[in-house]
Amino acid sequence: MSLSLSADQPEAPADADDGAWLECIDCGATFAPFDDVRYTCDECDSLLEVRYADLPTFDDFEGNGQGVWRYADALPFDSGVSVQEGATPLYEVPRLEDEIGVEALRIKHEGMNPTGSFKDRGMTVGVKVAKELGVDRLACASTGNTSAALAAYGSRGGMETLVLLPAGKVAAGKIAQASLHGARILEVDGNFDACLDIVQELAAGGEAYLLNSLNPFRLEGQKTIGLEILEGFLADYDTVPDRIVLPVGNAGNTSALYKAFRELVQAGALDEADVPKLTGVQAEGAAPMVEAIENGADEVRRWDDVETRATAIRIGNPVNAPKALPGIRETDGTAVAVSDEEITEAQRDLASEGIGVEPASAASVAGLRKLRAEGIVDDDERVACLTTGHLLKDPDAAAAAGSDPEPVPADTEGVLEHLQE
Ligand SMILES: Cc1ncc(COP(=O)(O)O)c(C=O)c1O
Ligand SMILES: N[C@@H](CCOP(=O)(O)O)C(=O)O
Repeated sequence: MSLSLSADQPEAPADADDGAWLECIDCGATFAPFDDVRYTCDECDSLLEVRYADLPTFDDFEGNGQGVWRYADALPFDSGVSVQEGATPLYEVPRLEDEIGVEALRIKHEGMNPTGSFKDRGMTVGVKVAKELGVDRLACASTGNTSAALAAYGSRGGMETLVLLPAGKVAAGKIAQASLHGARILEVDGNFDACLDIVQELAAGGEAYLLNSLNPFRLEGQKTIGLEILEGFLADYDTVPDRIVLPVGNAGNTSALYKAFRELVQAGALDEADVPKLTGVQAEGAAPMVEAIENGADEVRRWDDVETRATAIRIGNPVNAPKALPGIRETDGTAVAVSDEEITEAQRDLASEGIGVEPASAASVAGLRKLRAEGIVDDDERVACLTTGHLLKDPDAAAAAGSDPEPVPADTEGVLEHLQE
């Protein structure tokens, strides 16, 4: 099976472009990467992956600077349409580490990317591919962050952008970003999954180039999250993490991190036994991946009614499930659902360590806490939690989780009096 951790490095087909090609994860059909616009397999409509004739080891990244393009040897280009994405912090959180009770806990804060989420890593590659293909309009469906990143990277690349958002379900900061970066914003009377259905149809009709994570090139950029975490742990602990815990929506990151690890194994840079356990976390009201993992199902059932305060992961039909399910299973990971209250508690805990995240991001820490309490995560594990978006993305959720401002009179005496109350 091509998505197995122990799969052999594939042979390059004759029409590979500079050693890269697209390959169907199901039927194995191969396609030249840039000859045509293509998101899924022409033969069986399954998901595609980018494959490479030569895979890098960690040594190949040495001396390349920091950020997504440090990992150019693992990507289809040497450079992209860039706003200096990646190189995000891997924070220590001593109080949380102690309270949750693991050997080491680090927070990979993707909210520190240029537009405040991990999507920038995918867009720097995806928008470059769009230029290569000569398209002029880019589009996405979004719960907010993809639209913000697409708008920013599209405008940087001098391209028109169109975003479809579920009306009333996108956090204020994200709409503001898409708007100021010049996207045309359509508010759809439906949820994210309905928006994605429409964008896929528009893309199939040639109206725009789709830059959701269904696009295999976007996931190439997102692989670099995994590469940075591994390099960070190797530098600090001389070993890779035992587990990476991440929020799951459309399951792009789970798929991308798994691909990064498979490629390292195939290159001989990582032992199969050392691959971190990919552990996905969803909100209870939008947990189709958790359901599939718990039931041992090969396919994910689409949830039509989804609800959670963590609007970024309010997704009922994770399009990357066929890549992400093997990622969780082959790495011996798991998936867990958490309540909105558990998410808010984790958001406050991260804030008390100085790390500001949006609700969906805090799901990773909430999930780790739950799995540790259940004994599924051991106390001797070294864990990285991914926090995917910045606190300021969703100022309303932050204000609701924090404390209210206290009105005081405009004189020092009045302020002092108030402080003593
Ligand atoms: C902040 C945030 N966290 C997590 C996710 C989920 O990531 P993925 O779709 O890669 O599972 C998203 C979007 O999907 C997001 O915007
Ligand atoms: N949370 C996402 C949902 C879309 O995910 P994508 O990775 O498929 O673009 C968003 O920010 O829109």
